[in-house]
Amino acid sequence: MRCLSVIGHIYDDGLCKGLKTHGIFTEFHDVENMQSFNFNIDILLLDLRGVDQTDWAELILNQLNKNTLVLMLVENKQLQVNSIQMLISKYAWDYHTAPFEVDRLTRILGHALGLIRIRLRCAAQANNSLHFPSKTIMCSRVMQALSKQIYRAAPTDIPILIRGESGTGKELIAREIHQKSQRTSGEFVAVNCGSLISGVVQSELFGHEKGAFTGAINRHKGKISQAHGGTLFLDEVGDLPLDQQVNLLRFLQEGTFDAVGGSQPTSVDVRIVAATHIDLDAAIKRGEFRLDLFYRLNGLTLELPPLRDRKEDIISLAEHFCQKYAAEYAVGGCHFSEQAKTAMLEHQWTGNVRELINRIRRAVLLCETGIIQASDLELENSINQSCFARGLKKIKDEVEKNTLIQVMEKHSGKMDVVANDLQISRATLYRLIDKHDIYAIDS
Ligand SMILES: Nc1ncnc2c1ncn2[C@@H]1O[C@H](COP(=O)(O)OP(=O)(O)OP(=O)(O)O)[C@@H](O)[C@H]1O
Repeated sequence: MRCLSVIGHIYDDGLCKGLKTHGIFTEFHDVENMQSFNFNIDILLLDLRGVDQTDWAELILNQLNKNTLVLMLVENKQLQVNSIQMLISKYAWDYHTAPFEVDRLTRILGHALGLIRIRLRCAAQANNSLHFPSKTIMCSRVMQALSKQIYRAAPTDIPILIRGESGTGKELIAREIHQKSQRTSGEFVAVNCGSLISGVVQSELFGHEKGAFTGAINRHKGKISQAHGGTLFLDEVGDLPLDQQVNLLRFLQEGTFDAVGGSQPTSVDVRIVAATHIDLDAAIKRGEFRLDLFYRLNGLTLELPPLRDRKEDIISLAEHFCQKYAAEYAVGGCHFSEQAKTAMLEHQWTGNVRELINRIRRAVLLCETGIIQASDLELENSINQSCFARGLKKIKDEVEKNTLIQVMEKHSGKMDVVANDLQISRATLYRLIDKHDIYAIDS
């Protein structure tokens, strides 16, 4: 810990030496000589023993940072003095009565220090999560091509249908389209057509007039009106009930709609982006989705491939989210072992990017060493299953390299200790370092 500031009238050698035996170094400041004192401190030990007048103490306390934890040292009899009581109640985080016991005092200071650490960590988390830039990762060739399509189509008003499995980033892409369009002064309004309750779909989308039905005590602006001048994102459009599809189609054809209970058609200017994870062609064949609506929505189709089919994105996404959560949880540097990377590349990612985010967030939080292993991601099985496909020599090499890196990190690069731990000679160790192209400094 840094130096603990002690303010008092008389330097107490016993107090300072006693705390030093517990690893707490003190810096004494005489109340008569406070000109150079830095009031921006975390913890202050204010020694009030033998004091009657408290004006000076209040002056000092008022200049402290409002987060400083103040611990007051008083004598038992001072607890009966009004001005001391007032100081304690107004400014103290805790107090300690003389005769001072170093163990007890150290415990109180330990709690104060713990509290400061928690505060700092929470402040860092809030700060980091606010400032960590969100990014759309599109490294793979297929996503690069998609990015070009978005770039071209976004500034137009062409309706876009985004298809892809759940968690592939359909909503993220819809937001990108809105951001790159001419409509950013309007709102991006997302409607999940799959979660609309059947009785209120029409009122949710088109709004209703006051008194239109029992319970309609106020006029309600529907999602379509909210998106006026902006983008309406119809998520899971394939789940829209068939009877509502016709109302949506009418709006797309005519650009006007009737609010529930309304007498005048309303016209709005919205750009439509829709998304679906179901196979719309099959739904059309089954008679569950209207072909004419499909044509209206499908000015351009963007196909988002599942993550397992664009492996080049996996490590970039993983590293991005690893940094994001390491910053958010203030856990310091974090990276993946080679084995974890292999496991991620082999995994099937049925939940796509959303699954990847969940695994990484949990691993960053729970990993104690700063190196995320396949087991931290709960992906050991992916490694085992991929073994058959990779061949014994490659697996042996990977294990050898990962073990070397881990043991070298464990012993901070002290080669004698590393060789000893691995039960190999120093010469063999250097040969393996060379073979696996590991960057090493002998310390
Ligand atoms: N390429 C990407 N770069 C960065 N983050 C991504 C990317 N793709 C998806 N994500 C993130 O993955 C999560 C899931 O994405 P999103 O909600 O857009 O998927 P979805 O396909 O709309 O899912 P669902 O069909 O279940 O609604 C979000 O947190 C999103 O920000």
